[in-house]
Amino acid sequence: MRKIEHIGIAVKDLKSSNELFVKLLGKENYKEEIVEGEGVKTSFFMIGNTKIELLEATRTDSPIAKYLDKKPEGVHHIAFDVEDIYLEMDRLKKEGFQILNDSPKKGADNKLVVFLHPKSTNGVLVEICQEID
Ligand SMILES: CC[C@H](C(=O)O)C(=O)SCCNC(=O)CCNC(=O)[C@H](O)C(C)(C)COP(=O)(O)OP(=O)(O)OC[C@H]1O[C@@H](n2cnc3c(N)ncnc32)[C@H](O)[C@@H]1OP(=O)(O)O
Ligand SMILES: [Co+2]
Repeated sequence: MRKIEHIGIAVKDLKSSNELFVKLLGKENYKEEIVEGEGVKTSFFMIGNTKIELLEATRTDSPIAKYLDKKPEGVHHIAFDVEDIYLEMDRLKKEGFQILNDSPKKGADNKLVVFLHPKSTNGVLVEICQEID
């Protein structure tokens, strides 16, 4: 793991949450991006060399929609940046972590991603990311 790539925050309304985080952080977001496969619309703020990722569900079957059906808005996951996601998947599997994806999938902001089940990570949904060159 090289660094925290982003902290994912589940929000009900991206527009109002964007306005709140602009005030909080004192800066504008640098991009918004829809990830069809996840049924999310994301908004990114750069803070030093890590990011805040705001996530709004675009579909009722989105993991974010399901999360917000049961839990309040707030920190949803922590994403770590790795050099080689395949090597990291092998290492994490050997360490006994439950990887939710058989292979990496396309994430937002030009990344390959996999997720670890929170049951195997002390209750924290963990995302592993590799920058796509
Ligand atoms: C990839 C695009 C973008 C990016 O960064 O590029 C994103 O980050 S997209 C983010 C949204 N996508 C995902 O979260 C994909 C991975 N998530 C999942 O596969 C599911 O959400 C899963 C498996 C974590 C939970 O789904 P499930 O249907 O099992 O929901 P349950 O409510 O039944 O939860 C089971 C169990 O897990 C606990 N849980 C659920 N979500 C979280 C969470 N975010 N953090 C911590 N714990 C979580 C939940 O409380 C249940 O525990 P229990 O003790 O049984 O109550
Ligand atoms: Co994320």
